[in-house]
Amino acid sequence: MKNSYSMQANGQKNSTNESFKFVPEKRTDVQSPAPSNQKQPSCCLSVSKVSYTVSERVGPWWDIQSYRKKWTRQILNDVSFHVESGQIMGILGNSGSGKTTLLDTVAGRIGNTGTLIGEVFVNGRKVKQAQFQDCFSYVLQSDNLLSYLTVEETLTFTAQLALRQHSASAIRMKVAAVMAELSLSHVANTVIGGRIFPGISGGERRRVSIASQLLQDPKVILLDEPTTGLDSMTANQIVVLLADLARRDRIVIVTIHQPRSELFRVFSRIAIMSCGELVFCGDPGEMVDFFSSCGYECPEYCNPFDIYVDLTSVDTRSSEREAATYRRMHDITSAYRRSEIYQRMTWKIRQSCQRANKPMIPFKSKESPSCMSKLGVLLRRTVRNLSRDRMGVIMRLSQNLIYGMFVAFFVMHLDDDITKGALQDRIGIIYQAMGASPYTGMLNAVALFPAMRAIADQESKDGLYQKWQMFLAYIIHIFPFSIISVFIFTSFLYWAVGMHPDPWRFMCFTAVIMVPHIIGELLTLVLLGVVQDPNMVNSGMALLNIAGIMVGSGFLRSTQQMPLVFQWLSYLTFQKYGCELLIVTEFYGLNFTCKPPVRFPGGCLIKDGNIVIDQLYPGALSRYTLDFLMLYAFLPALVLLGIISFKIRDRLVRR
Ligand SMILES: Nc1ncnc2c1ncn2[C@@H]1O[C@H](COP(=O)(O)OP(=O)(O)OP(=O)(O)O)[C@@H](O)[C@H]1O
Repeated sequence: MKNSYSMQANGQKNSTNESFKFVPEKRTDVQSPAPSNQKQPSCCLSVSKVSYTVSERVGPWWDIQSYRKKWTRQILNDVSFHVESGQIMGILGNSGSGKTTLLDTVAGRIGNTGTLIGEVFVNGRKVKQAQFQDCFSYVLQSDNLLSYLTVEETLTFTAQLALRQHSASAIRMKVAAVMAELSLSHVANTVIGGRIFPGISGGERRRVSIASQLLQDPKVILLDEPTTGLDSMTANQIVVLLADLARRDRIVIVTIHQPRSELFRVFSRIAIMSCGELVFCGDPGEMVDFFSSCGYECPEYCNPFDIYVDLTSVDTRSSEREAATYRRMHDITSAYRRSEIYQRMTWKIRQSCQRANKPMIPFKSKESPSCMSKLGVLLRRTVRNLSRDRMGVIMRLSQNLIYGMFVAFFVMHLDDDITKGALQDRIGIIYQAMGASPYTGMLNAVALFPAMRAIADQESKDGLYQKWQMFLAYIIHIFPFSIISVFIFTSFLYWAVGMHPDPWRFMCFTAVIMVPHIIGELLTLVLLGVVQDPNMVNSGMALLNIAGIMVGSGFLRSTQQMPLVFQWLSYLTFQKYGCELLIVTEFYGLNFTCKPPVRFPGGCLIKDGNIVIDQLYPGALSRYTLDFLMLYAFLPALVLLGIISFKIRDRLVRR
């Protein structure tokens, strides 16, 4: 009978000391090729001969010679393994060894930048591209959770997005059961928390991310470094919890850095990766036997995980070390390929694929609600989360007002006397109101949306909804904020500086200013769909707005004096319609006074606002309704553009 290994605290039984000696004990669960009548596992996952290569530029872009050349890089090389339900497999390896890429490959999340060969089978059936999403649950390295929701709310919203046919009480029970399974019940009503306010702990956040995946009862759960950033005790608890989940008839695969030696007993299978190759994959006892047979005993008091990962890593600090460590890694890999462990694994893959009565692929529970119901859930979730951000709400409602106070303080009171700036001050206010409103919208979007976008990226990969649906929910939620915020701003500015004292004109002024503010936010969202970096979006938006106000307003240079191409371009700017509308709203029927001394000859010729309208925007009076329609047409056009942008994002974002 073969030996297996257990850890025994050296010299002091039951000690929690980290130093362990690996001692042989009688094995009872030796895994040998199963006879055909042996009970089959309810689910098995086989990865067969997976290789992934990418084509990369040799040098950086500023070195044009080498940038033109490309080389092919092998990220994964002929990786195969087999795991069965009830097992938890830990993928170990030094940084850059290909752990995450392997996990992405198994989950069908690998991008199309490289060439992927090999196959993934579940229950001996090849998983097709469209099936990956419905078969595997994937927990990313970073937790993408909404900070102001409680744990229970987070899970309830996820359940509502995933499980349509469940009644509200069934969803409540499901959430309660998952919270109990992951020991989260005691923090059910605690908020997740964020960088600037406390919430649940890091380990609890990890468990909420795992719980979100469990709601759909997946048979296979993949986790990318679930213990990163956690203290070692919490990290251990997470792995033990994952092992418990695996024991309940699931397959759990987890990439992990530096597991503690206590976890030796917890993993059912251990895979060690180096330079994209699987150097070893087997159960922990086999691992110690295998490395011993290669001449590498695990020294006493040492963590076998550390020892074996070090042994198989390539040290690139010098070319001599690199050659020597690469040779060692290659020798160990060759020995593994020749070993009985490898033969048994390939036999199991063949056997599961050749079974006559293959079980079906176990898909996650997925009863997606209709598009409208998903929108409803996403909208409720977005509103609940953002409306709890007290400072955020105050800032969103008051930022326009604060900027309006600056303008009002600067202008003080509008005069009707042309010699005292009656014309210039009014145009200045209109220019400011049109030019600055998009910026406040932009600031909101850049501050709030990237976090929602990260969640949408992940949840759309999980198949809960599509990215554009989150975009749509987000923009629906901004309307009340924008309307109230702009109304507060115009109510103050309009009456404080003494613009045309007609309530109807005030309403028109407000209705016009509303649009650039919303457009600023919408356009930023459109750009955030295709540009990952919010800083670049900020700069792009600022430039677009400056260009728009220059070409469209006619304030910097009279539209009639501009080259024809700019005159045509001005029709594409919302600033043209907005400024035209504001000029008419303010100046129509306005009579100026003119008291000497007059600062420039002919200064008193401008007697009323109609002359201003004729000079700046000939025919604008007759276009008033049309301008309103054109201005408001930008909103649905941008919503459409946003949907397209987030559909493009589906192709851009792969992980
Ligand atoms: N699409 C790609 N194009 C170019 N290189 C890639 C691509 N995907 C992965 N790589 C490279 O492959 C190597 C393996 O990456 P991977 O993220 O899988 O490593 P890892 O073992 O998970 O590392 P870590 O533990 O640091 O997260 C890295 O050097 C990475 O830069």
